[in-house]
Amino acid sequence: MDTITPRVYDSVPSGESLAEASIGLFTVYVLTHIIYNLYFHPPSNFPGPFWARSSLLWRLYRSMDGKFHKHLENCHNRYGTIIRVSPNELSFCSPESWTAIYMPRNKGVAKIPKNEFYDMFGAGMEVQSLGTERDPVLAHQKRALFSAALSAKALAKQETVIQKNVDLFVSKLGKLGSGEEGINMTKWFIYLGFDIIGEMSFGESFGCVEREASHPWLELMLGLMKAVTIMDNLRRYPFLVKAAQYIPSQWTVGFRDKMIKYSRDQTALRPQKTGDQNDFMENVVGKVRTGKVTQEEMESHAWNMAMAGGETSGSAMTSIIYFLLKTPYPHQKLKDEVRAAYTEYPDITLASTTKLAYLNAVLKEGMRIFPTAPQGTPRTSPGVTIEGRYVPAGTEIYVSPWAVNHDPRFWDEPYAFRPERWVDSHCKDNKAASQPFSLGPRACPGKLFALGQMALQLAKMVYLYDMELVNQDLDWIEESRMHFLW
Ligand code: HEM
Repeated sequence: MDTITPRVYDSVPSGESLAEASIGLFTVYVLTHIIYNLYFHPPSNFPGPFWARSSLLWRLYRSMDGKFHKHLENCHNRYGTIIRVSPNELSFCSPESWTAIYMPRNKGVAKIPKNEFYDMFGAGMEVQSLGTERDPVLAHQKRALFSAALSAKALAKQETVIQKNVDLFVSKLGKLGSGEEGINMTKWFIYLGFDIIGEMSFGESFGCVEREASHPWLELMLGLMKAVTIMDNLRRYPFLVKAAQYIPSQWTVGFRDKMIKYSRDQTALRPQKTGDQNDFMENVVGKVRTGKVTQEEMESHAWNMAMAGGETSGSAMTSIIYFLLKTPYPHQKLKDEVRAAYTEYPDITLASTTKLAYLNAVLKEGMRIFPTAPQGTPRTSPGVTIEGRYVPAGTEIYVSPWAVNHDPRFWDEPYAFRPERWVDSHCKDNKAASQPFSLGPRACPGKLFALGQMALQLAKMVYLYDMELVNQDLDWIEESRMHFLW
């Protein structure tokens, strides 16, 4: 009978060989991944830098220094209208792509939906707000809740709130800004933007202009934008999402959760306020009282409105004032227009500013040269043809506003601040390239409100004051940093 001799291995794998095997396996994984991304990934036939086409490295590296918009512009200049920013992500740069990505709709409902990016904002809420709702049908219904509050008719009623806040702001500027050292307009426009939006969304101003000081909510909001840039990178790889759990929460969702708590506390009291509030929430509050909309949904909308409308209006005005003060001819021309139009400061109303052609051209040019929302707002391709190229289903797509607003194919001297472009009928610029409020069913519903208050601020400041830049050497474009917003 044969005997079975057990085979005993005289050695187990050493730590060294295990490490070698792991490195080998990892190398094979990385190489396979790179080859897949370069040659087999659905959007692999679009151009871009090698590390953008092959991995997430280009995106991770380029999005963190606050100059992502410039890096994308450089890439578009080099590779053309469509570039691959990461394996599954395409940036577009043309007026046609604005229409192709953001306009398609069926009975008012968007055909190309928002992508997972918006979940980062909406994750702290049980019901999604108008801005974070990705389901196109639900988003359409949620927009309807605000159509009356954000209409031209409502704006006329909201004028009292805007005028009161702008007047206080303008008088503070006169008091605090007349010295040699001037006044920090970035800070003050943000104060004003948030005071107005706070009153319209939470039923109560943040009181920053009055107190001449910031409010914790503003600081949280500004901090959140940096966290968004980090999360926007991490969400693209499941293992990085796992790793994100180890990032201290105060850098990521901590900001958001504190903001949400404040919003909940503020909004909780809103249904008890009766009488004509004339704010954005009037209709929604009525529906909460009758049980048609939940308290949670109302809080979600109020938070979203405040976030979407405060920083944007403030930062738009800061850059507009900078370019105006940096460029003497448009500044003088604007002064002439405004001072000729009014005999007294109280004559300056929302309705009258809409007739100031040059002033409105200044606003448009300011938002072209320095788009308030400089980073592309992402959508998921359902499988569509854009710019004559088929974009496979599942690909992340967007227009890069900075790149398209500075593309010499569409603008003569794109880096020149020239409001004349918008009033000169002979100007050959392709103005459809600049869409500061986006387009289509998910375009900014606060556009009228934003433009109205900005026109009023600008007219009142220019009417009353002769302004100048304290630091003439300030290079706004060079020194600004962008993390989703500025
Ligand atoms: C200069 C000021 C503003 C600019 C440049 C601006 C720009 C934009 C842009 C580009 C979008 C589209 C975002 C996307 O597709 O993800 C947007 C959406 C939105 N904006 Fe504004 N905005 C401004 C002011 C306001 C104001 C004052 C409000 C509030 C009244 C507001 C409320 C919203 C909301 C709720 C959305 C989401 C709409 C949706 O998803 O259907 N915005 N805004």
